[in-house]
Amino acid sequence: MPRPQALLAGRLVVASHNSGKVHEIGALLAPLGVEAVSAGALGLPEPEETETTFTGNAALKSRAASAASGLPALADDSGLEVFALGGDPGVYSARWAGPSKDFNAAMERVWRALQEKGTQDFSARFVCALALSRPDGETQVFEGEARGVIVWPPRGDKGFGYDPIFVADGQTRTFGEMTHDEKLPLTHRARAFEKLLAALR
Ligand SMILES: O=P(O)(O)OP(=O)(O)OP(=O)(O)OC[C@H]1O[C@@H](n2cnc3c(O)ncnc32)[C@H](O)[C@@H]1O
Ligand SMILES: [Mg+2]
Repeated sequence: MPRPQALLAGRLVVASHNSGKVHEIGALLAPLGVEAVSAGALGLPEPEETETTFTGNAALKSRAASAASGLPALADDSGLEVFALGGDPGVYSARWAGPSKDFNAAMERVWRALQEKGTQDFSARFVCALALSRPDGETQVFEGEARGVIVWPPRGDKGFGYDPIFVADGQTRTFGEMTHDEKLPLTHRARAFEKLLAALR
């Protein structure tokens, strides 16, 4: 059996169709000398996310991409959990934006739901599950989180998704106001990636 770190030595599929994620994962992989190619660039289909957990959906996406390409694949399933909303939108974070991927509407829906609760608890976290699969289906999954609060109105036009309404603990600016280099080390994604690297070492 090849040693696990061999999976990160050559060509690797980044099994995501979200350009914001592909950019961030590409930056995490760059220092390793990995040749990362996105699922979109390979023309791979976007599998239906039928699981109810981040880890389940990440594994489903990495397995599908690895099987279809014959290459190791790294998938990311992530989302925003708002505590006062019982963890919503959670694994449905992408679906709250609808087929047109309207994140202004999704952010408004989060804020409206908080107003309807009448709560002052704006605590939230981003969660990221990273799954690494080999073409034979063997898969490892690692999870990271970034804790913070929801703010309104949205601020900043950088990043993607829910970034303009999320301020990470210890920060004053939203992820949407930060550059890629400022945001990345604070993310759920970078923390999941640290665990993956530690496990492969
Ligand atoms: O499944 P893939 O193809 O990777 O792309 P996706 O956008 O559908 O990704 P998910 O199914 O994992 O849905 C996660 C959603 O959560 C949001 N999200 C995840 N990480 C985020 C981050 O770092 N900043 C802002 N929003 C984020 C973002 O809007 C995503 O669309
Ligand atoms: Mg998705």
